[in-house]
Amino acid sequence: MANATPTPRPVPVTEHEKRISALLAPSRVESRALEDCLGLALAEDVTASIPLPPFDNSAMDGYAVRSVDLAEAGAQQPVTLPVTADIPAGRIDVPTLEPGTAHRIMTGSQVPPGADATVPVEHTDGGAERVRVSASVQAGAHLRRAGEDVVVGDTVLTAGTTLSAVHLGIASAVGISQLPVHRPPQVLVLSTGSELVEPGSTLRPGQIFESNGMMLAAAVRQAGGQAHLLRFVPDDVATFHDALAPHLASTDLIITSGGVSAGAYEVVKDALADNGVEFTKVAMQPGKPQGAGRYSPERGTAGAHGVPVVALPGNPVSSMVSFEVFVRPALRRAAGHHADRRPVRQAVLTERLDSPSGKRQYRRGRFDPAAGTVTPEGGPGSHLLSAMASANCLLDIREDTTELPHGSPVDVWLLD
Ligand SMILES: Nc1nc2c(c(=O)[nH]1)N[C@H]1C(S)=C(S)[C@@H](COP(=O)(O)OP(=O)(O)OC[C@H]3O[C@@H](n4cnc5c(N)ncnc54)[C@H](O)[C@@H]3O)O[C@H]1N2
Ligand code: MOO
Repeated sequence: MANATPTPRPVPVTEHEKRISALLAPSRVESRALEDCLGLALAEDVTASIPLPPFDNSAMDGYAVRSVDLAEAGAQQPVTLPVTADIPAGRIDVPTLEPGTAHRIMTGSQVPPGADATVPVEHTDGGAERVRVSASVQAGAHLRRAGEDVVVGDTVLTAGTTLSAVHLGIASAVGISQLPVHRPPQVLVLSTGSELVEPGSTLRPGQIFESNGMMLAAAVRQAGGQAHLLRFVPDDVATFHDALAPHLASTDLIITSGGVSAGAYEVVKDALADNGVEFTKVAMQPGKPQGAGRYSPERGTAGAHGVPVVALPGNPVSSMVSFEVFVRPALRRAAGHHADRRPVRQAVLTERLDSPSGKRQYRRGRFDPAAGTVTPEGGPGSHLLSAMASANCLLDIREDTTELPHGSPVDVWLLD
């Protein structure tokens, strides 16, 4: 027994996280039409080259006036003014408003030189040639001044922003039709396992429907990557390499699930261990067996130039939790998003929980934002996918915690 190889200590979550983060380089920046930018990360700050509003305009449909002309107006004492111009929105040749006159004006129309207020149509008789006004108006009333929202040179969007509908709105409003964005990383998602069959087909004894591939590919898309799914790669090393070959040149990251633990048929491990991918145990539950590295089709050519690989464990909850902990943040950063982490809240536990000593445990739970509480969904078992589907958060229980009494504070990660 003197020469028995010691079992390597499981690596801490934080160390494996760094390893995976280091695998992914920032993705390429390209210019895209706004309609193709939703959900992508902006690569550079956007500054306004025009003010918003671009010109003084009316906030109401009504009449542009000089407020002094209506100083005496009231319900009992209406004032009548000749209407000398009509200014629909978009009119560019707006004439000056002469004293003692009114221009009919629409919301968003340019305020004529000389006018200092709009009287809403509701305070008038709505006349087209002469208008009877039954209320006075303050100077500046119902006007929107140029530059009230944005002045020239303002930064309207910052690099790293995940572009939402309103971001595309403000970019359009300042006249931009294309934006510099990070190209979504191209991710190949692979599932292996002879027991896996296509959902929709008939299960035979010993078979299960493939679910990890579908789930991980969707999670990649939600995180801002572009996923390509290879769902039924046979449990055979040569076939596995052949399946990867046509995708290597166009892939920024390969994610596999299953085939990484200690069994006799661990095709992922068998195919990748000599080709640049290191398999380790991580001090976490679920998600103990993990692989990471750079794949190269030539055996023994581990190194800097292979395609990044993250090999996740096959149990569905282990796969998904490992994706959340290791892959999602790295993928978000590579795709240029400043928001790379799930929002974290502290919640009060509604029941008692145990946690294995020395392991970071991620239990699934339901966070109640109104009550500030969290209730575990299902037990710790990494096959309990339905419980995870009912959850809206992960409970993050530290390595040195072995017991959390009812009422304890616990960090929760809010999921989509
Ligand atoms: N002797 C040991 N056995 C196991 C250990 C260990 O340390 N020693 N670790 C356990 C832990 S923890 C995990 S997690 C799993 C990881 O196993 P693999 O990554 O090798 O995954 P498989 O054995 O291929 O599958 C595990 C489980 O997940 C199901 N699976 C796999 N792929 C899919 C898929 N695409 N869709 C749906 N379900 C999938 C598979 O049928 C198995 O039930 O190992 C433990 N064992
Ligand atoms: O550690 Mo495995 O990932 O739980 O079931």
